[in-house]
Amino acid sequence: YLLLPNVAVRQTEVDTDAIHRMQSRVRTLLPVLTEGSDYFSYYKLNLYQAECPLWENDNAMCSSQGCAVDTLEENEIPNVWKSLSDFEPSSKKNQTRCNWEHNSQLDYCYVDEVSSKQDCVYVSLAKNPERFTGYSGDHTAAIWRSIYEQNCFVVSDDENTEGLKSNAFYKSGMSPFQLSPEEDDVLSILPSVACEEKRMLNKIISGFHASISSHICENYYDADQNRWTKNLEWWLTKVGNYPDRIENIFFNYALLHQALVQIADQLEKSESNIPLSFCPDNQAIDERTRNAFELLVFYAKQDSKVIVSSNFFADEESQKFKETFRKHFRDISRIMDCVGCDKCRLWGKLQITGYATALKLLLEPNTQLSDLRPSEIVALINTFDRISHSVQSTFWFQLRRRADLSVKFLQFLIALSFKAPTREILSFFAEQLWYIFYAILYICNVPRLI
Ligand SMILES: Cc1cc2nc3c(=O)[nH]c(=O)nc-3n(C[C@H](O)[C@H](O)[C@H](O)COP(=O)(O)OP(=O)(O)OC[C@H]3O[C@@H](n4cnc5c(N)ncnc54)[C@H](O)[C@@H]3O)c2cc1C
Repeated sequence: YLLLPNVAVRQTEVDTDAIHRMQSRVRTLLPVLTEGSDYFSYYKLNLYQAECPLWENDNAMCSSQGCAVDTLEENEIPNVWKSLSDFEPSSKKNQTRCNWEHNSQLDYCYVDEVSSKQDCVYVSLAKNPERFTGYSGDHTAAIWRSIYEQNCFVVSDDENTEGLKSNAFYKSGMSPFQLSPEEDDVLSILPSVACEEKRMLNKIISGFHASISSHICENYYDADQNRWTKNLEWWLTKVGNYPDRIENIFFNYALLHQALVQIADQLEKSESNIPLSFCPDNQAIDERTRNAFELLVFYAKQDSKVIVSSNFFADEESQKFKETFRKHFRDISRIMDCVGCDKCRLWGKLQITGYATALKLLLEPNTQLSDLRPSEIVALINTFDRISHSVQSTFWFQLRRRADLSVKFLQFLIALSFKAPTREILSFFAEQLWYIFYAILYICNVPRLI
């Protein structure tokens, strides 16, 4: 499957051609925003003080150098971020703490208030890139497990199956995120409705996980060689050998792309075209950033239907389930505070906020661009940049794998032509059997026929 010539992923739900087109348009544009503009290349968040809802007194902090985050000193904070509080909705002004706050019933995550004065730190995203940090082991396993087991859904095709509640934690009362009796009812009454929506949540989380894994493998620190490199073997074990994980990366790309289309629609409709201000103090910078931002959403608009079936929460039954869906996503956003590696926590929080912002735009039809907090917009664009990198690395790793296979096959042919002793040829053949099998399939173009 991974060797499909010219076909990178099997997709049914998203328009992969549209994604390829979008990729070719935006690969050079995205860095203009995420690296070249102060608005999009910095972030303010509660990185160190937020409480983890999963366990108390957790001191399992990653001590690896790679986990450290360089935060900004007061004099390093870009002007635009100093004045960002001006854009906060007026009800949010005078807020002093930087807690995860559930500001609106429509939010799909808890958002750190950028207008707050305490607890939050400023970071340069460009100077703290997401990459391999060495954070792993029981702690990461427990976090991923709690995300999947407590917050993803078991979706069954069997309509009679009971108990589509997400997992045993809820049932046993062990979850820190208890469902209210009403939500409990919704899940018991509606075991077989909103399956598409439940699948969507699972896909987003799996795609988010696969995307993080891709970045780790693309920027992997090889301690033996003392250099940063790409790690194909690791990518295969974490992502490449699982077609569904690759699909989910593409699904997330499509979801974020669709949110950009939504923004493009709103910009088109808005008379002044300026619900956003990217640098009020400096007109030139403001204009440059806005041009790049508008070009990005304009490109997205050129392929405006990337998710083939995007009619989520359309019927009345599934509408009832929406609040539960939103709650699950919010709970996942809180789990990000349990991540024991500062840099991983930074990017985990940012990307979950990015997906939550996309969901708010797509699933809450009344959400206006002007309703979004700056941190949500910044998170959305940076998350899109991250997933764009993941798509890019999927192709790179797949190509690399094909090239490796070709080299192995060539080695085999050379061994044959040099008439190596029969025993050696046979043992070589046995070792490489798997690769040779794929090479033959490839030559015969069998995967395409399948
Ligand atoms: C929010 C967060 C952010 C992180 N950021 C970083 C980072 O920036 N840099 C860094 O080096 N490490 C980061 N980590 C750690 C990293 O994700 C891995 O946990 C770590 O590399 C150990 O990997 P692993 O191979 O043991 O499996 P893990 O990636 O920890 O996966 C655990 C299990 O989940 C399942 N699984 C894996 N991928 C998927 C998927 N896509 N869909 C469904 N199931 C899946 C598998 O059964 C797997 O065994 C982060 C962890 C978290 C929780």
